[in-house]
Parts: sequence; structure tokens; C-alpha cells
Amino acid sequence: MASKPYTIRWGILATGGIAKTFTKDLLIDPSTRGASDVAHEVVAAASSTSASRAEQFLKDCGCPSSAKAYGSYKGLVADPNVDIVYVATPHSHHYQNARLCLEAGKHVLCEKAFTTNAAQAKILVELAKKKNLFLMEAVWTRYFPLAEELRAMVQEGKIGEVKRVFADLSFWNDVEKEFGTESRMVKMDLAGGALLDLGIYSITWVFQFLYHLQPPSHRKPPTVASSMTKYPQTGADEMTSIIMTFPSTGTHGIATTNLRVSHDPDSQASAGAPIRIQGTLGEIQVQGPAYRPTTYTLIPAKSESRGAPADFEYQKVTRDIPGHGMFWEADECARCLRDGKLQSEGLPWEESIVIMETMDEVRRQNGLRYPEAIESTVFPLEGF
Ligand SMILES: NC(=O)C1=CN([C@@H]2O[C@H](COP(=O)(O)OP(=O)(O)OC[C@H]3O[C@@H](n4cnc5c(N)ncnc54)[C@H](OP(=O)(O)O)[C@@H]3O)[C@@H](O)[C@H]2O)C=CC1
Ligand SMILES: O=C1OC[C@@H](O)[C@H](O)[C@H]1O
Repeated sequence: MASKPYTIRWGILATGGIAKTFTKDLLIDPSTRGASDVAHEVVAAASSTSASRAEQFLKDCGCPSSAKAYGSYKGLVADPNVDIVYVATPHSHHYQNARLCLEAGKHVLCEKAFTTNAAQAKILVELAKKKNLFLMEAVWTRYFPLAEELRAMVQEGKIGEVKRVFADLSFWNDVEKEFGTESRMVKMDLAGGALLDLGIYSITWVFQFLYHLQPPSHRKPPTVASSMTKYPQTGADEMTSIIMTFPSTGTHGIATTNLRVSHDPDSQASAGAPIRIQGTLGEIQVQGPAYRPTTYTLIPAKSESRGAPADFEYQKVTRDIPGHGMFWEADECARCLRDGKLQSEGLPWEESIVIMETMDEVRRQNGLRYPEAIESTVFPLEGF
């Protein structure tokens, strides 16, 4: 007889756009993605606005009627039925909200970008360690089977030595009309801007192949050269381009992000792949937005004089996503809790911190500093 799946009980902190998408994914039967070892229950949700908003959220997502609705985040983290909290507030609030959960003894999955700066991330990690709690930055893309497949392929040397990675995540927005000055995408009080919201995905594609796959002793933070253009109405970044050089290997990662032009302007991939992983034997191109890749193409290097040294043919592969795709990171959380792990191997604490440090450096080079309250490590702060 098959053994029962290991089930974890989720509390959802915040009721905005991504909280809804994530919660709906949690409710999808894991067997539809071939998982039988873990399962998820949504037992509570909280809104900082009102309990009725949390109640409506639970209804809209189709959660069981037994799930509790809280009108404050403090109420949620005091609920003894909650094992793990999904923090889905704007970047500005991650440090305060994730810390609230950890202080209350809850495991945490915290949306990207992990925090506003690396100093905050380090404190969360130390606290999780001290309290023996699981903590993970919700860079969901890393847990897609497609991303895992590509990491394994590169690890086994399929495309030779990887020398360079290009990654872009950019959208063609009418920034003034769509975001104005109050949207979380551009508001400084919410740590808005392209870098923390979208650029982190471009950076994560670079890191997966040029940092994560290195043996731990070779994982050294990259040097950074960057440029940024700010949105005049708020001062948040609307366009950021970064060249990272990884010192152990001399490899280059080029990560770009933009709120005004798109990686896929006609939504038909006519512009080519936004992600290119370039090795000495060929390259892998990844299609789909950088946060939700659907397809990859293997392209062997060949020339008339050198032939084709690679042992693979040109191939385009598409992988099904039976839902939005956020359940894969949720499954990872469940497996880590089951196995007593405090951090995920897919995105270890140390790597999240180095990525935050990289973004800190990009901001330093370009004079982008958020308001003091949200750069602060003081806890608790009024208003969160
Ligand atoms: N993984 C992914 O694919 C995605 C991740 N994200 C990440 O998720 C986070 C939230 O984004 P998203 O859901 O789009 O944002 P929304 O604006 O839709 O929702 C944010 C929620 O946070 C809560 N909140 C608490 N304080 C504030 C405040 N001062 N201002 C605004 N909201 C506040 C609110 O919930 P309440 O009133 O209930 O407390 C609000 O509904 C960000 O970190 C973002 O980067 C976003 C989109 C996609
Ligand atoms: O994580 C994200 O992915 C999708 C984007 O549209 C969104 O702004 C971002 O937060």
C-alpha cells in the first residue's frame, strides 16, 4: 500500500495578486504533476486591511471553509495550526513580515526579492538558524522541472564549459499610464523598480549556471559593472543592465531588465530567446518569460572547418506546466520540512545573500537608495 503523503499546513500572509495565484496552485491535486510524497493544506490567510478581505480571499481561491481568516498578520502567525507562512507582500515589507513569522516560530517561504538589502537577509537567515526553522526565498522558477533538467544537463557537460549567460526579463509598459506613482512597480516606499521585481529573475538565470553549479569552494561573488536609468516620477529604476564576472572561472553573466521595452514584444517569440546559456560545445536557449519558462532549444556549435564536436542535435523541447507552476516550490518546502532541512539546496541561504549583495552593489553604483524605514534592520517597526 502506498504511504500517506507528508502534508504541510499553509498560512497565507497578504491577499494580493500573487498570494491568490500561489494559493490556487497549492490546491491543485499533486498527482496531476506526478507528486505523491507531499501534499498541501491551506489552513489560514491574513490581510493587513481586514478579516473580511481575508475571508473573501479564501473564498475566491476555493479554500476549504475550515480555513481561518485573520485581519492582522500577527493573528496569523499565532495560529497553532499553521506550519509554514507564505509571505506575499511588497519587497519593502519582506524583512518585517518574514521576521514576524520566524519570531513566532513559523517556517517561512518569502516572495522575491528576499528583502530590500543583504543586511536584512542575513538577519533573517541567522534567526532561522537559531530557531531551527525553514526559510526560503520564493524564486519559484528554480523548482521548475525544466530548470532542474537544464542544470543537470549543464552539470554533466552537455554544452561543454559554460562561458557566458545572457538573461533578460523586460516588459513593454506605458509606465506613466499603467504604474503612475503609486504602483508597487515604481513606488520607492514599496522598494519598487525593475531590478528587485524583474531583474532578480535575470540574475537568477545567470547564477544558476555560473555560480550554483560550481563546487562550493569555487562559488565566489561576482564583480559587477552596471548601469541604470531611473523613472523620473519616483526615482525607482526603470531600466537596469548588469555585467557580472565570476572570479573563479572568468565567466560573464549579462542580466538586463526594463519596464519600457519587452523581451518578447509581439508575444510570439519573434525577438528570439531571452535566455542564452553559452558553452564551448553549443548553447541552450530558454523561451518563455524568465520567471515561467516553457521551452528550451539545444543548439550544437558547428562550423565547416571544425565540424560538430557536440554529441547532440538541434532540438526544441516544450514542457507542460499543469497549473501556474508555483506548486513545485511548495513541494520543495514540504520535502525540506519532512526531511528536517532548514534551507533548500535549489537556492541555499548563502546564494540568496550573494544575490542580494549583487543587487546592493548595483544600487550603490547607481545611487539608488530606498527610504530609510525599509532599508532598516530595526524590528519591529510601526506601520508594517
Ligand atoms: N513569484 C511570482 O511570480 C510573483 C511574485 N511577486 C512578488 O510578490 C510580492 C507581492 O506582489 P503582488 O502580489 O503582485 O502585489 P499586490 O500589490 O497585488 O499585493 C500585495 C499585498 O501585500 C499586502 N500589503 C501589505 N502592506 C502593503 C502596502 N503598504 N502596500 C501594498 N500592499 C501591502 C496587501 O495585502 P493585505 O491588504 O491583504 O495585507 C496587498 O494585497 C512582491 O514581492 C513581488 O515581487 C509578484 C508577482 C509575481
Ligand atoms: O515575479 C514577478 O513575475 C511576474 C511579473 O509580472 C511580476 O511583476 C513579478 O513580480
